[in-house]
Amino acid sequence: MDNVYILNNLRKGSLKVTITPAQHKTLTHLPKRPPVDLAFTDLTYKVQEGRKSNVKTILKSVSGRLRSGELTAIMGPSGAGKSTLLNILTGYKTSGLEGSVTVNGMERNLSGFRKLSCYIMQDNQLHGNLTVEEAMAVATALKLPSATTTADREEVIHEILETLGLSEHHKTMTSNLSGGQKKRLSIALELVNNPPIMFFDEPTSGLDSSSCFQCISLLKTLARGGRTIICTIHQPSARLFEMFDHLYTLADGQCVYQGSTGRLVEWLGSLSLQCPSYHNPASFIIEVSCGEYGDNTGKLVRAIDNGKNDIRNGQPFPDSKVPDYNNKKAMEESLNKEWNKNDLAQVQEKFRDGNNTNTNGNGNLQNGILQYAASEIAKGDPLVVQMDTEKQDNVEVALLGEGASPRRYATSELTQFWVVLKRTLLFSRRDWTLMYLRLFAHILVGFLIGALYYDIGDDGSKVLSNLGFLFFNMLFLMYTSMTITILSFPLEMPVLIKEHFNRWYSLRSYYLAITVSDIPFQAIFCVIYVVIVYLLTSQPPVWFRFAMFLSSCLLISFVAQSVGLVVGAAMNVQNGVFLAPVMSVPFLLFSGFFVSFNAIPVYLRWITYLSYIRYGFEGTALATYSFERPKLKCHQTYCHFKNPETTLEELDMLHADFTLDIAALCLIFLVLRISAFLFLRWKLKATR
Ligand SMILES: Nc1ncnc2c1ncn2[C@@H]1O[C@H](COP(=O)(O)OP(=O)(O)OP(=O)(O)O)[C@@H](O)[C@H]1O
Repeated sequence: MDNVYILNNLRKGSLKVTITPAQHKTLTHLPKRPPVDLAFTDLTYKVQEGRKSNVKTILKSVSGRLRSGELTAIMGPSGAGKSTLLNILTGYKTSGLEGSVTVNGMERNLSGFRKLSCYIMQDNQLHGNLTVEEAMAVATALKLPSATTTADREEVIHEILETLGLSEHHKTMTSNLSGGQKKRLSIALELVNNPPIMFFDEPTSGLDSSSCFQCISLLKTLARGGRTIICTIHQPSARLFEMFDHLYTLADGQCVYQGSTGRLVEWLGSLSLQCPSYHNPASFIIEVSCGEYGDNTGKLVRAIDNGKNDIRNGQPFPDSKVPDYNNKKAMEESLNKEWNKNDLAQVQEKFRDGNNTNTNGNGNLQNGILQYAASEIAKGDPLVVQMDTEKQDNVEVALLGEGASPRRYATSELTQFWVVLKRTLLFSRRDWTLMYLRLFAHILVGFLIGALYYDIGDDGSKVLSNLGFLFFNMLFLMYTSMTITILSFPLEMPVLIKEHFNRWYSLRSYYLAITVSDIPFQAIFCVIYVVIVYLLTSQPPVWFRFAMFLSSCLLISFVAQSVGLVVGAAMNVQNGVFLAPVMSVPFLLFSGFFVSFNAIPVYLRWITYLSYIRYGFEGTALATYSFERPKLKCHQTYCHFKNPETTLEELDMLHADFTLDIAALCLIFLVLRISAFLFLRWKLKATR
């Protein structure tokens, strides 16, 4: 089929074809993307430290250019500003910035740019409770347009997993993958929509030397497919260093080298900085940047014009000036010059995907990748398909210009909601703590309370104990639903930050999905608990009273869960587990159980209106003693609370309105859910 297509187009003259080796595998099902060159000019980044007047300049007017089809390393001593530069280039950091960032010579439109790029952060940020295949299915469901057929999605998953050497592990839980496999899965997930620019923050951190080599080989292969691959890296070995096409080195927020990795030693030599024989050039440039050979930073920054010069293969040093990116004509001339003169193969590869692997017939795909990368690095061929220039331009305009699709995400918010909901339900089912421990706790505590307060509900002499039981219900339901959310939700944050930044879904659909996902489980646990305690403690066996009792308990657990969401969204686990219970104390004190409403000083009574525990407690008390309940049994000579009205009078609840309690709980629930969303939105912005 592909051959027919290629031959037809060859006859039409729009395609240029060469024969490709039969064993090469190509990611045929990925959407075609344009090549993207990224440039930045006079980039300065400042942060305010401590007092407002104390401004720290982290990047000092640096410039540079990162080309498609190249694997670029951003290197430099610790604290030089590598991560900061990467965060700016990805669009992760946007404030405190001066200078310009251009994409193919046009000022970067951040919204459009983020559709073309992905940022793979250092710590992988994967959900451990999914298999590789499931994680890929979620990525394709969210990142490919809804119109994509199931067969096409499966083909994309199959191709990517095979190319990245993960197909053998498709049923493995993500948490059980090795470090290198996790890294490859992170790449696989983002590769689904074939972004032409991929950023990696220290992709080799935590990997052994063999995995490092595999990882960089993979990045090299991705770059050979026409993508712009940019990664920060700490001092790579000489073997790894050679695999990078382009090096961008920072020292103290300034550029000390930009250009081909192969010409680094020669360039430093021309500046009287001789790299000792058998010395790793990557280590040497870091040592020079750190000042181990004297203070050369100023000299290097001037020589490279703080990133405006670019040391390219086959070009004399002084002529390798980077053009003015704000000048479109100069930019076009430069592109034509370089494309014609330098690396035609790279340009011709821009519109094909070159993720070819040699499967060796044994399915040894990792070796296939390595062999392919090695042969590609050595040969720089083969050419497969070259689109005509007019088409290239159209694609670029469509993707990068103002006329780009206004849709931020590949799928509708409803689809995002549905996919995230299904994923969260799957996690919940597999999470032992979240599910089984919680279920066990509700059943165990239910029976314990049932045994402790056994058969007291209809006993006029044990009304005070029964009120204690009602209050304990509130306490138990509040803490169980609140703490589980405080403990689990912040752990989701890093994945949320990554996936939301990489445009998998909107915060709104994510939030709605996680909000809805836990409600059924919480409801089931609450019902199980209430049924056990209600029956064992012999509360009135009347359906409407049970329904009122249950609805108060359900609402309390939903409200407490919302408190957990607010706390979980606003702070980390350590602060949350301390602060949430402490903050709940006033609500417990003003619940009406310890002090009746009339006994509370007037200036403190407003707290009772905020206390959701009070509404829940009042709801269960009314369900138990109100609505003309007949007198209780009395097995003693005198039972003060034999008449339920006396109990309500004692609690100042004689004129309380059950509907009002339910309405107040619903209102508090809504306010808390909205607040949690706002906190989450703020947190996502604040982390940048
Ligand atoms: N928000 C901030 N406030 C104050 N200083 C900051 C802030 N962000 C970064 N810095 C400082 O800017 C400098 C560069 O930080 P950056 O994380 O970019 O360095 P790096 O080169 O990635 O270092 P490493 O290799 O150790 O990760 C460091 O000195 C860091 O302390």
